Amino acid sequence: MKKIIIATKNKGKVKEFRDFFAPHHIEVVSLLDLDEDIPDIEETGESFVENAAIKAEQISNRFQKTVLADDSGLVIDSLEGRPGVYSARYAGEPTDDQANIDKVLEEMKEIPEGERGARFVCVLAIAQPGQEPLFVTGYCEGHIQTEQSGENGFGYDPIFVPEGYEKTMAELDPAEKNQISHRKIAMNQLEQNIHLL
Ligand SMILES: O=c1[nH]c(=O)c2ncn([C@@H]3O[C@H](COP(=O)(O)OP(=O)(O)OP(=O)(O)O)[C@@H](O)[C@H]3O)c2[nH]1
Ligand SMILES: [Mg+2]
Repeated sequence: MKKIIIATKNKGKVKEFRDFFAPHHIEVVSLLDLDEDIPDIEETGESFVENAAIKAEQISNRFQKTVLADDSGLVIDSLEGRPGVYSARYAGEPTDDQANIDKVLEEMKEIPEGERGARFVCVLAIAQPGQEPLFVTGYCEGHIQTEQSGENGFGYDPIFVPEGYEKTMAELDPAEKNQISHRKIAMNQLEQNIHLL
């Protein structure tokens, strides 16, 4: 079976990419699946695009193979776009999804219903040896609930209610999340370039 390296150590992303690539008969190999231990990549960029490029190019250079990377996060209007590119490490390092959720809920405790708009953003970068990287972006609009609920997904899913729904991303069935998520919307645009992988 054809294989694609995805430059991520996030198990939640890996699971979603496995579901996306399965119908194309492409096997997903993440940085957690390699025999050698890959040091954490420093995400020094100021945008999702910059960080996706850093991750994809570093791993592509190292293995001289085509590599896909995902840089994603939650952008909250009333927090002037935070946590944004700092989504994974919003409450500090080592990263802790529950601490990140607690921090967002605390910062938003005075924000009334109707002003709690937010979106998930996902930038995918494909890096190929000796070529400029290619980017696609996906968005998922919604709002931040005042309390967390649901066990599925990862990250901020327990507090994010997608537009048109009355439950959080973490209360949706994984297959349902994978039809509407920022990552799926980005993947849809990648499909035209799937032959590159
Ligand atoms: O509720 C969520 N549902 C999602 O679908 C989702 N996608 C991203 N995020 C958040 O944004 C960070 C990404 O940061 P990020 O792109 O740097 O990834 P990461 O550091 O977790 O792994 P890696 O891919 O860099 O190895 C993640 O950790 C999460 O907090 C999500 N939260
Ligand atoms: Mg990261």
